[in-house]
Amino acid sequence: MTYPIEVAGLKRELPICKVTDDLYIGAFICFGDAELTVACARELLKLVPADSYDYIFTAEAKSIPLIHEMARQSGAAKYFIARKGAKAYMPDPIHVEDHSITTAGTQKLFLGRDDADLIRGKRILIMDDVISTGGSLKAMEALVQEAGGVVTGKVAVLAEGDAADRTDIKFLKKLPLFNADGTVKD
Ligand SMILES: O=P(O)(O)OC[C@H]1O[C@H](OP(=O)(O)OP(=O)(O)O)[C@H](O)[C@@H]1O
Ligand SMILES: Nc1ncnc2[nH]cnc12
Repeated sequence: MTYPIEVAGLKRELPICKVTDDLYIGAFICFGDAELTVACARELLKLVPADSYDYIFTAEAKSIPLIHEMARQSGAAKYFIARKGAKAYMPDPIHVEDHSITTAGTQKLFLGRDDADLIRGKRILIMDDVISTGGSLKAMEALVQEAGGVVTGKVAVLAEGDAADRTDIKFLKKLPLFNADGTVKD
């Protein structure tokens, strides 16, 4: 089963994947799709004025090519990626807890102290490929706040389910949630 969408001028068929017995998602995977990544980055950059933020920020993994392409197109030399595990090369990392529709249990988001120091006092645009429960977004906001940055915008390619009703985010397209038989959830 797939669900057709058109986003950033491109058509894709999203595979409908099980999350729980009665909750399915249309999996939007920009990762590995160069054409879609370039087009979505271009349209995401149009959602907020370039002078409203100093840096773009996201969490690994699927949004990494997207943030890189946004930086490349906008001429930004630096961007930030929160990691889902601490690495030996991350000095004195700060972390927050993260709950996402796609992952059972709790994840953590980490940021090295070196990145946190650069974020302090800066205006941050948070970007994600999909916002669904908002758990990942909330964790990213908490991490930026902990680093001393100020979130001045939140953008996503897709707002899934109830996220489409949020007024604090900007996005390119709504995406429904699905029942087990592939029909759209009310
Ligand atoms: O609003 P939420 O319910 O938090 O869902 C949205 C998050 O879920 C996906 O990430 P995923 O957990 O699949 O991680 P990945 O990018 O590392 O694959 C997506 O990229 C968002 O970050
Ligand atoms: N539909 C979706 N596709 C990919 N990642 C997601 N994270 C939350 N919803 C998602």
